[in-house]
Amino acid sequence: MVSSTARYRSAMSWQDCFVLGQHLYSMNDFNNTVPWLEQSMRLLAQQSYSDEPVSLDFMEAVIGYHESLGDYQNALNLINHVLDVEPEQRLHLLEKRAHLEQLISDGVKRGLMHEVARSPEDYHATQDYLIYQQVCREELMPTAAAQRELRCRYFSGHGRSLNYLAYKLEELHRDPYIIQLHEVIGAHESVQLQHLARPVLQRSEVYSPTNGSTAATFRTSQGTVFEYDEHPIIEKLSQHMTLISGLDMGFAEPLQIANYGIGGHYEPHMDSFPESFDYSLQRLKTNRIATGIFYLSNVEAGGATAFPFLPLLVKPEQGSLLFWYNLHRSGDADYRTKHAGCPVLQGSKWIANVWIRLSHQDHVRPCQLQRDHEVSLQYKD
Ligand SMILES: O=C(O)CCC(=O)C(=O)O
Ligand SMILES: [Fe+2]
Repeated sequence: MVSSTARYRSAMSWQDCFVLGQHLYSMNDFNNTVPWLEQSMRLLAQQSYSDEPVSLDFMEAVIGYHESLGDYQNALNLINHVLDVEPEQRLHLLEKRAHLEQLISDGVKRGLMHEVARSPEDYHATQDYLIYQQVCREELMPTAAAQRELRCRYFSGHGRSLNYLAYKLEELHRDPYIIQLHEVIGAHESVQLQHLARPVLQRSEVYSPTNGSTAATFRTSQGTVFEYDEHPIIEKLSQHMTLISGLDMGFAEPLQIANYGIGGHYEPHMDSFPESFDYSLQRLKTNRIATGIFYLSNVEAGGATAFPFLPLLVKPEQGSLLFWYNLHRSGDADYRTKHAGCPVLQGSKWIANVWIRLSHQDHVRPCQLQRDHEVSLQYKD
């Protein structure tokens, strides 16, 4: 039951990889565009180049992307192929071919975007990023010994509700403690939440020490926020969180609903704020003790939540809730809980994020007098 290791059923075609790259390009996520276009070209080179007119049209469309990312050689290869097959019909490509040949012979082979993607201080070249990718691809996973101690059980919640509500609780990790509760909300409610959010979605932003909130290429999704009393279904999410975590939802941020399209992702990050964080402009003045993610959709391929250091991968399962603590009992950040939303490869991903702050939560998680954060310090950036 724990993290099924089923692989994606069919391999991606060169066109699939291209469309993914194209989508990332349209979101200005050039660092991630480049590898997908490169993979697209590798796959294309492995099969015999097609001579069907629709494929040639597609290749023509692809040429512009390689050119704008500075990959003139691949753009030229494609032009040459298209011209070989249909020299008469594609005369308009001759001028572009001459231009590309000129650029290449001038030695301008690497465009700005390639330089950016390969620069040594780039996060994408780090070991951290490599591990994240390996976890997303299921090349790295928890050991059998770590999985053996995990349990599934029914859990009646922290409340004293008269209705006996048994949650299906699955432990995904012991320390830090990460659990997934299955079938918390129904498919109908999940879809209703998507409908509530869809008309008001905006490009998601991230916290930046210099600019406050800002759009970033490492978070390509759309989102919106709701107060918990705005709608009965949203209120219900809050009640589930209370029962499951025992935490006081009076100290939760508004619910955030997010949608990731093809290629959408959120690179590894901590949900807790850094020690230097300035709370003065915030309504809630303490750190994020816990995170809950309600999965509002399944995802056909990709889009899992990855914890690179654990190394755990949680597949979106509509109606389930993923829950973990971001802080040690001392209130210090638990750096082992760094996590990410892997790229969506097929389908669309919907989640609702719950972030609960540390204030007034001692009844559930009494703080420790001794600091207990040493275990996670080695994972700090
Ligand atoms: O998309 C995911 O699976 C993770 C989202 C996340 O970590 C966040 O929004 O903070
Ligand atoms: Fe997060």
